[in-house]
Amino acid sequence: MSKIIVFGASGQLGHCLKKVAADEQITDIYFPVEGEANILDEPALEALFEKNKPQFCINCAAYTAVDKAEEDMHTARKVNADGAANLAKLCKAHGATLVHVSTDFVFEGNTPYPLTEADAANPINVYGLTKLEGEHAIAEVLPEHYTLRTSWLYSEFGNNFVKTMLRLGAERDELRIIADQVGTPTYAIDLAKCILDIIAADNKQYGIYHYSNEGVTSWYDFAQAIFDISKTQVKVYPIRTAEYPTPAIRPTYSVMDKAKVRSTFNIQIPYWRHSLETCIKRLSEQQ
Ligand SMILES: NC(=O)C1=CN([C@@H]2O[C@H](COP(=O)(O)OP(=O)(O)OC[C@H]3O[C@@H](n4cnc5c(N)ncnc54)[C@H](OP(=O)(O)O)[C@@H]3O)[C@@H](O)[C@H]2O)C=CC1
Ligand SMILES: Cc1cn([C@H]2C[C@H](O)[C@@H](COP(=O)(O)OP(=O)(O)O[C@H]3O[C@@H](C)C(=O)[C@@H](O)[C@H]3O)O2)c(=O)[nH]c1=O
Repeated sequence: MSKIIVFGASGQLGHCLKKVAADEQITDIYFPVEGEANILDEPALEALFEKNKPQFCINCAAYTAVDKAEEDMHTARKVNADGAANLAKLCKAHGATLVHVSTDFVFEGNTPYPLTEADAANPINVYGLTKLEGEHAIAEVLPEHYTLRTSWLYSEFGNNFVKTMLRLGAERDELRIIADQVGTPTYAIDLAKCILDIIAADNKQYGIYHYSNEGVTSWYDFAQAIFDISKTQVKVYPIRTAEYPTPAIRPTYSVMDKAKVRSTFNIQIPYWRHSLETCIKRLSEQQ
């Protein structure tokens, strides 16, 4: 038996949850291997629930390849919508609470102010659409869910923008980075802590919450900060979105308002650049 089961444990956020749980000496948490916890395999999920009788499930499993999703909507929808629905149904049947993770990409990205949970979603790419479908599928069957929308996740684990920049910065003399897409990076370790804090509080204030680090930046400024902190010598040119064509359109502005998560769970959110410094320090210690 385990109080908490983590789905998608082999991904970036899954690894961060493992690290934070170990650091905080949380032992009543189970990280099944993927074969045991395929969120599309309903009989296997049922067996896992029967065996572990979890009070909480954390869903980190997702199809996160934003550009690839444009030509593979079927698979993206299976994982992001049907998989989320499967977990919600099982949580309902077994009296468990679901902590689900969604994205800023559910928004169109055209507001002149930070987005609140009350703002209307209107995804502009397949990944965002399937993630929104996942949110809806959960809300339909399971009131007992905490859904955290986050943005621009990075960490020392898995693939992410910070690691890509550090690699490209070491390989190339110059880089061209989009400066007219604005949002907020999120250190996945901070998000993992927030998730475990919400579970510890379990104050039953269910629903959707926005969580990223504090502050606002563009991908260009984020890259500059990565090179500044890591002392990487590389010339970075700001470019417009049109100069870096990608299969998926991305929101122009996806800064989220975190007032609700801060006040409901009494959570302190670190400023994005401070967390970036921590992550880069940890990455350099690994070398
Ligand atoms: N990365 C980011 O920048 C952002 C992510 N998010 C959301 O945060 C969450 C965590 O993202 P992150 O950890 O970065 O993503 P990752 O892509 O690193 O991890 C996702 C994990 O889900 C697994 N997975 C895929 N399909 C299934 C399945 N059918 N059953 C079980 N596991 C499966 C993947 O396994 P495999 O690799 O073997 O397919 C992978 O380990 C996701 O919900 C994502 O949508 C939100 C905003 C930003
Ligand atoms: C590598 C590179 C990227 N870019 C731009 C493209 C894009 O607009 C931005 C980030 O690119 P990436 O492909 O790393 O990130 P992307 O996959 O768009 O990141 C998104 O992932 C999903 C899962 C989410 O939920 C979002 O919150 C967001 O984090 O940087 C450049 O301008 N120059 C470059 O050399």
